[in-house]
Amino acid sequence: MSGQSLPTLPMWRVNHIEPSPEMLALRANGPIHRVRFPSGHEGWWVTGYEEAKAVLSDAAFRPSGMPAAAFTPATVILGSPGWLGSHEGSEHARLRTIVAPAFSNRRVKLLAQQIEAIAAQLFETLAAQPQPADLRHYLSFPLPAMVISALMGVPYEDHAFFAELSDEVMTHQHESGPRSAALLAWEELRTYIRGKMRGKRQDPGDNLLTDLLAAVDQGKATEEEAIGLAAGILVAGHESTVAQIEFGLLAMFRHPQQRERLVGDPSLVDKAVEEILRMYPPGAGWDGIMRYPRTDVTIAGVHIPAESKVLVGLPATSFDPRHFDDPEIFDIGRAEKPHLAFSYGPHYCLGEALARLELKVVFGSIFQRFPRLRLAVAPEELKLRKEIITGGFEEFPVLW
Ligand code: HEM
Repeated sequence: MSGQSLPTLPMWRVNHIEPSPEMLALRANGPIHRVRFPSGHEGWWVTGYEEAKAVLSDAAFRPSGMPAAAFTPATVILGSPGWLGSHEGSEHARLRTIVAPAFSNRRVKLLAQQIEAIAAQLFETLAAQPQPADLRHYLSFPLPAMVISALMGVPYEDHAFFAELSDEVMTHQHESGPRSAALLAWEELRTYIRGKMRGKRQDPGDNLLTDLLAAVDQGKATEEEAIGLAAGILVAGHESTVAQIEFGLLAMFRHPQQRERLVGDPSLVDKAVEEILRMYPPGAGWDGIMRYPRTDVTIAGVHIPAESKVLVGLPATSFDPRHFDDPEIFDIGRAEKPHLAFSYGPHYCLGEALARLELKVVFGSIFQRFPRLRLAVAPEELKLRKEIITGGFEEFPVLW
């Protein structure tokens, strides 16, 4: 196959957030498409909601962190012990069970008050700045990092240090770009976690690092796996949430009536967060998560040979009219139907309850604290971070 005329990713969103017209046109043609990836490889892009769920729950597919050797250049975190995306089956279940208590309802409720306090503190710091100020610097970047400090049980003051490392690790994790800096950052992050985890022997608490140390002591995980689990949670939980706060704010700026509706009826915040996640999830145009079939499979009548690249287009599935009514309308009162922003199947997002809580705190209070909050530049002037899979912006200058 020449492949020259294949649809090619990335398909950039319009003004950084609106769905790509090419993606919408392609999606209308069917649920699974042959495409060319940025790496140059050919493969499939799954844009149908049910078809995506079918792939994500089918044990014939290896997870994102287990690509065939032909698809992986030098890797940074893939294959690192404890990285959940590189484990499957009972090994994956064993590792997830070790960290599940940190994301239980009880722990997440314990974190709720801290998240509110963190947000309130960051709002006041932002308010004290001369205008315009960079909301990324004062809110969207530090907030998820401070929440992860609380989750892990390390001092808030460490957040800037490890969030910068996490950022470095996640940069260039997709299909192109230099990786040596990311590798160094990953090692530094692991060294930091090793030290903090060992410190929990003298200073235990209701937190992730204490749980992980106990799991090592009880022989449920090796120390390397425990460190990898914590580092993985840190990098998976940081960038995605940073980007979601920024994309969510852009969505609200772009839809002032929906914003007014939320301000007028704060009880809509849960639904508003779901609608932001459905329609404006994090993403820089690569849009989706990879899966690799170990055998030939047929999904929706499409034959996919073993060891192909299959990108499950999570954001594209949000525009499947077989699942969502009027999917292209942003409606914060929409009757709730599950979306796939947090994926599905054994690898669904471990931190979804925590992420929802963070977003609820931000979107439930930011327009009360800053009623006139707005971008200080035109949306198209924002610089998308194209080198990082979750997107987000170089800067997010605002006025209030
Ligand atoms: C709005 C914010 C977030 C979004 C949109 C998001 C989305 C996702 C997605 C799409 C996956 C991929 C699953 C797959 O390969 O099928 C994932 C995995 C994961 N997420 Fe999140 N996430 C968010 C926040 C968080 C937070 C706050 C944490 C933890 C503090 C977290 C921890 C993880 C972990 C550990 C995995 C790997 C799960 C596994 O492979 O078993 N995420 N997330």
